[in-house]
Order: sequence, then C-alpha cells, then structure tokens
Amino acid sequence: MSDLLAIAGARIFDGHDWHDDAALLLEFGMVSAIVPASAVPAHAAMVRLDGGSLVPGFVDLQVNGGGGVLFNNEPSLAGIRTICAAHARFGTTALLPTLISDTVAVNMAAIAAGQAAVAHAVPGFIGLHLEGPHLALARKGTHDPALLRPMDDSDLARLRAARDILPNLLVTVAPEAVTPAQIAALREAGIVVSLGHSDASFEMASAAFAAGAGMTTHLFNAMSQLGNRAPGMVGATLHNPSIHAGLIADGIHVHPAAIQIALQAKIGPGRLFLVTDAMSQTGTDLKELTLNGRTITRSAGALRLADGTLAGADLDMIDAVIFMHSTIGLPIEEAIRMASLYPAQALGIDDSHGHLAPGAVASFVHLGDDHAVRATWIGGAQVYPRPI
Ligand SMILES: CC(=O)N[C@@H]1[C@@H](O)[C@H](O)[C@@H](COP(=O)(O)O)O[C@@H]1O
Repeated sequence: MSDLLAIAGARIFDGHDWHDDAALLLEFGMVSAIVPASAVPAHAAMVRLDGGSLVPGFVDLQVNGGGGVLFNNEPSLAGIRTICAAHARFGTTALLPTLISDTVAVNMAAIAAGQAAVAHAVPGFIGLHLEGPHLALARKGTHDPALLRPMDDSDLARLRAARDILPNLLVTVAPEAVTPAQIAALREAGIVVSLGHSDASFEMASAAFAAGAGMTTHLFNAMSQLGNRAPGMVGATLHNPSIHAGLIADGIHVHPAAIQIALQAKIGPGRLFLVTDAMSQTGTDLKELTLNGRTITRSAGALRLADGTLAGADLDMIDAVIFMHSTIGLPIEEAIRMASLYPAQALGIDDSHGHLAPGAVASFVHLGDDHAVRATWIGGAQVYPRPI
C-alpha cells in the first residue's frame, strides 16, 4: 500500500498560481508536488473530485469558539477539539483558540488545554491567542471591565512559560496596559504581540510597534480611530507598512469603504488578513451564548450584548472570503490569500502553512464552483466530511 496520495479532478490554486488538469500529490501529511494529471505515479492512491477547486486551508488567528463551545467557558482539550472540528466545516485548517480577557485561573487552564492539544495532535490546533486581560477600559468592547488590568511580572513569566510549551502564542495587549519593555520581552520570548482594545494615540501605538508589536487585532474595532490631528491606532497601523492587521469582514464590524481604504494601504505587501472572531455559535443554531456570566444574543447576522455592543462575529472563514470577493470586489485568489497566506505570514508560519508548495503541510479545502466548502483535509487527512 502506497503512502503517496494523488488528488485530481479540481483546479488547484497553490496560493500563488492556478494549475489546470493537475493533481496534488501528498505523502506523510505534506504536499510533495503538483503534477500534470497525466503524470501521476502509478503507485499513488487516487482521489478523484468532480470539479471545483482545491485551495490552501484557511488560517484563523482569532477563534473564540465554535460547535457550541466558547473557549472561555471550556478551556479544555475537549473544548479545543470541538472548536477545531466546527471550523473545519468552513475551510479552516489551522487556528488559534482565542481566550477573551479572563482570570489568571482561566488563563492557566487555557494554556494547559493548549499543551494537551499539542500532545494529542488535535487537527487544526496551532497554538493559542490570549486576547487580554491587559487591555484598555476605554475600548473594552465585550471584554468584562472587572477583568482588565496592567501586565505585571508574574503575567510576563506565565506568558514566557506558555510560549515554551506551545507551537505559537499570540497575545493582544493595549499599549496603555503594557510597557514597551514588556512588549520587547514578549517578542524576545518568541511571542507574537498584537495591539488592540486600545485608545492609544498614534504616537503611543507607533512606540509599541517600534518596541516589537507586529500586528493589530481586528483593525478598526475596539481601537482609536483615524482623526485629522489624531490618527490613532488605525492610523498608526495603516501608516506603518510592516504591520499586519486582522480584519472582521462580516459586513457589520467594518464599513466596506473602510475596508477598501485599508486594502489600499495594506494589500501591496499583503499585510491585511481575515479573522472570524467567531464565538461558540459557529456550526450551530445557538441563539444565545454566555461570556463571563453575561448573555450575548445572535440576531440578524450579529452577536451583541444586551446594551448593543458587538460581541464577536457570526462569521465563518469561507463567508469572509466570499464577502471580500463579492462585496469588496477582490479577485477570489486575493480573498483566499487573505484567509490563508497572509495570516500565516503574520504569525510567521508561512514556511509550512497558507500555500500548497512542496513541503507545506497538506491542509487544503475543496470548494465548489459556488465557493461552498465541499471537503477539508488537515495534514493529509480528510476531516470534513468524515473520511470516506
Ligand atoms: C470578541 C470581541 O471582543 N470582539 C470585539 C468586540 O469586543 C467589540 O465590541 C466589537 C466592535 O468594536 P467597535 O464597536 O469598537 O467597532 O468588535 C469585536 O466584536
């Protein structure tokens, strides 16, 4: 029995170019080549698809929940499994379960759950995103104000220790709640630092970028906006060509014109990427969820606290890709890159994720001509629908 698998019958987009009449060859969970369909080695096991396209799996750096689980409420191995499986249905093959501001105890449980997910090689799990609690009250969004606080030495030590046991660790902090020296120390430890939930001035945000923060969390949402004499965190992000920024493209969080303006600033270097900021509702009919004891209601494509504050997004990655293509007008290839290559680059995992070059992890999605997700593979194994 050969370990070589060939998948043919769909156009293949490798993240850069299209390949027609081609086959994707996989071996030991990695892409080994894309070859003409007529040149598939005779010993390869064949999977024949009936049209559509094969594209790189989506990489989502901000996933608070899915499949009925909110990570804050179930920071466990089982919780992570459920979240990863829920998002695979929508084309996501690599994600960071994201913890919204919570207590030290819940943060520690989340880190332990991440360690367990590594040990059990949960398909789709690539690390954690700890969003808070070192955020600014003035831009708390849906984060519980009682939990927000500045970073201290024990927080820094805990994050450094977490980085040692996780393949990737992303933290969202506000410059009001961390010092440039703390940002530099996080960066030095190999932690990716993103700025968000902040009312920082342009100057303060720029200083935090200079200290080592390389990313902005859900650009435009929960941050100081671009004003004429005060360009804020939005201005500091768009002004600095090296900064990556996540974007919630659900048609509710950010006006299409604001997205187009951000694209003009960021699309050249590919620094703008899609996140879902999904909560537990993904893949379910849930109408109500709970975060830190407060009720969030799902209605008309949005999730809101009782006072109307947006509380994450009722969004999955394929819908974000379709929004960028159909409503914003991006070519489908670029919309796909915003969900795969660009977030992989933002996290620094683009050697193995976000494209289908030889040596990349064999994580990819079969899309129909209508762009609906038909099947998903993670590390060479089909995870949605269940293997035939
Ligand atoms: C999980 C999470 O925290 N998500 C944030 C939310 O906190 C914030 O309220 C909202 C709108 O922010 P805005 O009103 O500043 O645009 O964006 C995101 O949904």
